[in-house]
Amino acid sequence: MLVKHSVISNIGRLSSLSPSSSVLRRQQFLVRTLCGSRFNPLKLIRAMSSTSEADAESILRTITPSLDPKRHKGQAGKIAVIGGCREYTGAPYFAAISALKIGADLSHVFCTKDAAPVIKSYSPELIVHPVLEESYSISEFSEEDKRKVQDKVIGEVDKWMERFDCLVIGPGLGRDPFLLECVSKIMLLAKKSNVPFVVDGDGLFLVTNSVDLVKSYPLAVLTPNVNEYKRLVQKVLNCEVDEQNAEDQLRSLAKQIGGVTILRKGKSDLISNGETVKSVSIYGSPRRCGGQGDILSGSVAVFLSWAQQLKSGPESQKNSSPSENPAILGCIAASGLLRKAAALAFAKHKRSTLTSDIIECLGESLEDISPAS
Ligand SMILES: NC(=O)C1=CN([C@@H]2O[C@H](COP(=O)(O)OP(=O)(O)OC[C@H]3O[C@@H](n4cnc5c(N)ncnc54)[C@H](OP(=O)(O)O)[C@@H]3O)[C@@H](O)[C@H]2O)[C@@H](O)CC1
Ligand SMILES: Nc1ncnc2c1ncn2[C@@H]1O[C@H](COP(=O)(O)OP(=O)(O)OP(=O)(O)O)[C@@H](O)[C@H]1O
Ligand SMILES: [Mg+2]
Repeated sequence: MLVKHSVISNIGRLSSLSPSSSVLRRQQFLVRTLCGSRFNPLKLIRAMSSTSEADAESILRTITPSLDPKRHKGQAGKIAVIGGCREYTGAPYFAAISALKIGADLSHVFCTKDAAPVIKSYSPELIVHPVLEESYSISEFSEEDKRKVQDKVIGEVDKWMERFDCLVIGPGLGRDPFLLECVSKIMLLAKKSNVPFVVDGDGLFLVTNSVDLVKSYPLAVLTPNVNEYKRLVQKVLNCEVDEQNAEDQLRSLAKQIGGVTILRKGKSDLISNGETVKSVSIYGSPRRCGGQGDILSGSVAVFLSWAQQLKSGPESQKNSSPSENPAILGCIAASGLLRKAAALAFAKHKRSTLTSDIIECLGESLEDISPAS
C-alpha cells in the first residue's frame, strides 16, 4: 500500500493537471483502480498523463491571425452553416453571426425557403441561401421530381463548396427525412472537397443514425451536448455513458468513429480525437439559456480554419506553429472563448443573460486575450 501511495504522489507531481472537477473524478477513479486487485502502475501513469486541462488562452493567442493590411477579404475565413427550418431560425443565426463576430470575413447560411427571410431579417451581414426543402413542400411530387429537387439542392451547395474553409452542419436543421437525406449528400460533397465540417444539433441526429457519414474523416468535428452524446455512445459503443471514466470513454468513442474529433459539452468541455483527451474548465456562466452550443459550433469552425491556416502557412516552416491537430486546437480555442464571453455577459446581465448578450461579448473577450493592435 505504501508503494501505491508513493506512486500516487509521484504521478501527482509529474502530471500538470489542474484541479478541475473532471480531473478530481478521474483521480477518484484512479484511486479505486489502485486499491483494486488488478493494480497496474504503468496503466495508471498512462491514464494520469493522458488528460490535461488545455491552456485555452495561449492557444487563442497563437492561432488568432493578426489584422494584416495585406490580407484580402476571405482570408480570415469563409464559413457556411447548413441549418434553419420552419421551427428553428435562431440556431443557424447564432452560429453564423458568432463566426463573423470572432473575425471570419464571410458567413453563409443554407436553410429552407421558409427560414431564409427570417434569418435575413436578423442581420444584413449574413449571406442566406434559401435552398433546402422539407418533405411537406414536395409531398405532391413524383419520385422522379423529388430526385430532381434533391439534385438541385446539392447543385446549389456544390457551387460554393470549394470556397468554404469550414461548414457547420446541423444548428436548427430539424429532422425532416427528405432534408436530412440532402444533408447527408452535402457531407459527402464536403468530404470529396476536403472541406472540414463541424456537426452539431440535428446534424448529430443524422450522424448518430448513419455513422459512416463521418467515420474516418479526420476533418470532422462533432460537438454533442448531454443528450446528443448519450445517443452517440449508445449507438457506437453499445453501452451507457460512464461518468466515472468519462475521458477514456470519450477517447474510445472518437477512436471507434475513426479518429474524428469530439467536443463533449458540459460543466467541463472534453475534447478527443481518439488519441489525446483535453479539457477546458474555465468558469463560464450559470445561465443555461438555449443557443450557447450554436455559438460554440460557429466558433469551432473559425478557429479550426485559423489553426489549419497556421499549419499550412509559412509559420509551420519556422516550426512555430503548434504541434497539436487543428481540429483539437479549434475546439479548445472555441470552448475557452465561449466560456470567457459567457462569464463577461453574466457579469453584466446576471439572470437576464441571453445568448445574444454572450455573442456581444465575444469580441471584447477575444480582444482581452489577443489584442487587434
Ligand atoms: N433559438 C433556436 O432556434 C435554438 C434552436 N436549437 C435547435 O433545436 C434543435 C434541437 O436541439 P436541442 O438541444 O433542443 O435538442 P436536445 O439535445 O435533444 O435537447 C432537448 C431537451 O433535452 C433535455 N436536456 C438538454 N440538456 C440537458 C441536460 N444537460 N441534462 C438533462 N436534460 C437535458 C431538455 O429537456 P427537458 O428538460 O425540457 O425535458 C431539452 O429541452 C437543434 O436543431 C438545435 O440546433 C437549439 O440550438 C437552441 C436554440
Ligand atoms: N453545466 C454547465 N456548466 C458550465 N458550462 C456549461 C454547462 N453545460 C454546458 N456548458 C457550456 O455551454 C456551452 C453549450 O453547451 P450546451 O450543453 O448548452 O449545448 P447545447 O445544448 O447544444 O446548446 P444549444 O441550446 O445551443 O443547442 C458549452 O460550451 C459548455 O461549455
Ligand atoms: Mg445544441
